[in-house]
Amino acid sequence: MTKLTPEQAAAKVMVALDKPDRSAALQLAEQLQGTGCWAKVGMELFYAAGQDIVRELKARGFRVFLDLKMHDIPNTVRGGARSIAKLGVDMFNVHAAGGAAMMRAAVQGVQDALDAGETATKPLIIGVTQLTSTNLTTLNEEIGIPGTVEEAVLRYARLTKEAGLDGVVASPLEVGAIKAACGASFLTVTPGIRPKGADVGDQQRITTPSDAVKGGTDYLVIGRPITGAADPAAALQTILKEMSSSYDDR
Ligand SMILES: O=c1ccn([C@@H]2O[C@H](COP(=O)(O)O)[C@@H](O)[C@H]2O)c(=O)[nH]1
Repeated sequence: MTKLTPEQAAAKVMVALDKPDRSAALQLAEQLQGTGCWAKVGMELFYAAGQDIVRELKARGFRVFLDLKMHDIPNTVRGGARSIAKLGVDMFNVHAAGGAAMMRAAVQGVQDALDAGETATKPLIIGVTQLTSTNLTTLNEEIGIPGTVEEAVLRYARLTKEAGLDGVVASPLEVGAIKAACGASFLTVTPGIRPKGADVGDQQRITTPSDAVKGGTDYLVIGRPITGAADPAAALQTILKEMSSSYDDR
């Protein structure tokens, strides 16, 4: 059982900069700068602002998780991973549903960039299991995958590990089962974080920041509870305080 210092808590938080353009994202980043949290760049911001936003966030001292969730044939993912690696991000992801060959291709793409001297940074590569916006009905009746959500998540997590990736995106509710199946050092990156009383929005499999810490997650991905607050910096500090007063119960 360990208790987090505020610095350790901040290093576990990835703020989702889901903003429509560079200036809105940098305005938000300015309020978070120096806290030690990560910046997560997803589709909305990357498609609007391009590669430069990653460079600008890196220049401001943020570790960057590029959350583009690649899902394509292995050859395309290999090339995509090489391009992402050149950017110098700290973490990126692919959909585990793309299969083991596709995930291995992502690993190879990073290796291509390293071998060619295009980057000195080896990013962590993470497999997305089952989106936190989905529930049992989506899984069974829409996507057509039988069994429980946890079973599906664990199948994806094991496959991700076998393919040589560093960890998975999953709900904080599934962290204990993932660690038991894949080992303590296999990383868990968990969206679906909602402080008590916060608007749940489109998320389905959620916990509070303190329950996520208690469950042993490595990284808490948090968007709207911070970015939608009147004072995002204060919202982050409240979450960090909650995290550092909780114990990791593993
Ligand atoms: O399963 C997943 C995978 C990624 N996300 C991303 O995390 C953030 C969550 O934002 P909130 O505003 O806190 O809901 C967002 O950028 C998603 O694209 C996820 O939610 N679930």
